[in-house]
Amino acid sequence: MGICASKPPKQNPYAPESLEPSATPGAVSKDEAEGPGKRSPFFPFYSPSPAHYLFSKKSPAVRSASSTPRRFFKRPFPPPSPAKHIKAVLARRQGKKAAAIPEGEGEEEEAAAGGLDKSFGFSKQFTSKYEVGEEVGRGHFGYTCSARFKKGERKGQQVAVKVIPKAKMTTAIAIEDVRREVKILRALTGHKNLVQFYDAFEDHDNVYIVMELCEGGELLDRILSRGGKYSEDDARAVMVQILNVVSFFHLQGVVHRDLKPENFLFTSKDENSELKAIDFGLSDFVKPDERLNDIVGSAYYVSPEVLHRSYSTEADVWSIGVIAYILLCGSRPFWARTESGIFRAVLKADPSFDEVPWPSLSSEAKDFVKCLLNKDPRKRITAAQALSHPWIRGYNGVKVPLDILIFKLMKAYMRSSSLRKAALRALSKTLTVDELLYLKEQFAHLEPNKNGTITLENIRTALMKNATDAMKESRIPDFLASLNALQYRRMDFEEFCAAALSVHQLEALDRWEQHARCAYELFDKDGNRAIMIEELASELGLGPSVPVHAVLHDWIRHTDGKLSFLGFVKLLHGVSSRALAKAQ
Ligand SMILES: Nc1ncnc2c1ncn2[C@@H]1O[C@H](COP(=O)(O)OP(=O)(O)OP(=O)(O)O)[C@@H](O)[C@H]1O
Ligand SMILES: [Ca+2]
Ligand SMILES: [Ca+2]
Repeated sequence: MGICASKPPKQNPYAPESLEPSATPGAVSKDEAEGPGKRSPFFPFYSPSPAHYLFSKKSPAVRSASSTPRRFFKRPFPPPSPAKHIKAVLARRQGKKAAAIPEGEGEEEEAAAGGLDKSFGFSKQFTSKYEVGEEVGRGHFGYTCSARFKKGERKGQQVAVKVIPKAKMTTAIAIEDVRREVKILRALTGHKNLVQFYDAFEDHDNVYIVMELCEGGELLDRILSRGGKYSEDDARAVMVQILNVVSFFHLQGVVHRDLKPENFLFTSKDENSELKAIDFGLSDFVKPDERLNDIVGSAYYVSPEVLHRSYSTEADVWSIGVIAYILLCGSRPFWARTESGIFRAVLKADPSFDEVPWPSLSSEAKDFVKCLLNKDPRKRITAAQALSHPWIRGYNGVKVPLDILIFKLMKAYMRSSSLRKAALRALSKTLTVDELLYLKEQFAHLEPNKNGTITLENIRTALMKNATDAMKESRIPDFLASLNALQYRRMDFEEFCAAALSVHQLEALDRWEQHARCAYELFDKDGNRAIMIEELASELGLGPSVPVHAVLHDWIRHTDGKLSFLGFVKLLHGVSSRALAKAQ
């Protein structure tokens, strides 16, 4: 029996009666139904802290549980509180149709769980190596204790141990999730803003994940203890660390899927303590051109495309946007009393930037948050791009890391027709100095010799320099094969700009129309030419089933048979034949 397993269950911190929008009435999940017990002495939010008290008093949700959110139009969003996982996540883990079925109806799963293979191949020596201390935190799936090495070189050194009871793993998915949690943490460990992984163990009752002990508490606690919000400078310091580590995950082909202030810990109580990402319980590998479809995460932080069941790493950037919004104003951007209400807000509502303190914050800060919270994942900036956003750029020597996005865009570029390449080149000439900064930094990562050009080998080397085992799993090296066309030639910075610019992201800018018009004029001078509809169809790779004359009619300028402005903009997007067929 595991040492920690005998601890009495704590009162669940995720059911703060007044701050959380309760799930569907009567729907209490198993976690929430856990009995009362000892509260953690380390994490003030879980016991009534002054900040908690303050918010409870102010929270509109507290003043009248029966009021609709609409009544609080002036201040629609309550302050942050611990986030519950989406019910579907708990259901999938616990093998129930809904996470909130009444107690006693889970026996079937329990019985079935007997047939599940709960061996992980981890060492069984946990109790002989570590002496377990106090509980320091708790989530839905595990609880964390401090511990000390019993012997050896590190004797006495403190660590943290996340204990995941095997009894909670009632489905094959739950077991696989724990396997993956350890695999991903083991593969990624080493980044300075990621909790250091030491080892994993198991016994009959539990899995034990041994890692660095972070003594500074959760980011959520710190937000609350500061009265809800951060100054722009302090928020920036937090954001830089979050973006750094998340851009690293994304380059490795890992999507975290549960970014929230509870999953970032400070190493010490110090004001300037380093921040560390934790909890890969919902994380997954994602290939560069793959879309995931399972709905996972925590409701307040979930992105629209996760709800639409087609997403990739951009979903994490959305969650960072929610964290940034909370840091800067102390309220959640999307809020409702029920889970489905929150989802509706995420899909449809625009967060408010009109209320206090937004009018007094810098326009860069607002723009930064808006870029992260763009509902269209193709238009949303990446974590690496966010580090080159004017609100962050230049802060404390921030470096912009290599961005996986440029490889995806380069792949599309390499496969484009010569006409589209010419159009992209024209567009790249209209980029402003600000927009070019990011591309310059990306090019610099790929161009070690500073000779003005890059080769496929340079790209491979740059990627491998940052490679971890996770990259193999997410098949990023395989992805390089799609850039094979570069094998026999070099790419200069001008062409790189055309290849690595994102038309969708530029389209999100207010000045997009100007960009596009300007680019069309340039294209008209240099690249435009009389073109037959059939030729255009073949350039676009349209199949014989597409009625090209009907579809491409407007793409051609009738005065001289050259590409029209509309055709130019569509070409920039590299419209697929499916989209064209739909557009008829
Ligand atoms: N390395 C650590 N050092 C100190 N405390 C930690 C550490 N790792 C986890 N904790 C604490 O334990 C809590 C639970 O850990 P974790 O988030 O990994 O569990 P979980 O059950 O997967 O959570 P969730 O409900 O968010 O899925 C954390 O929120 C934190 O307070
Ligand atoms: Ca957690
Ligand atoms: Ca988790």
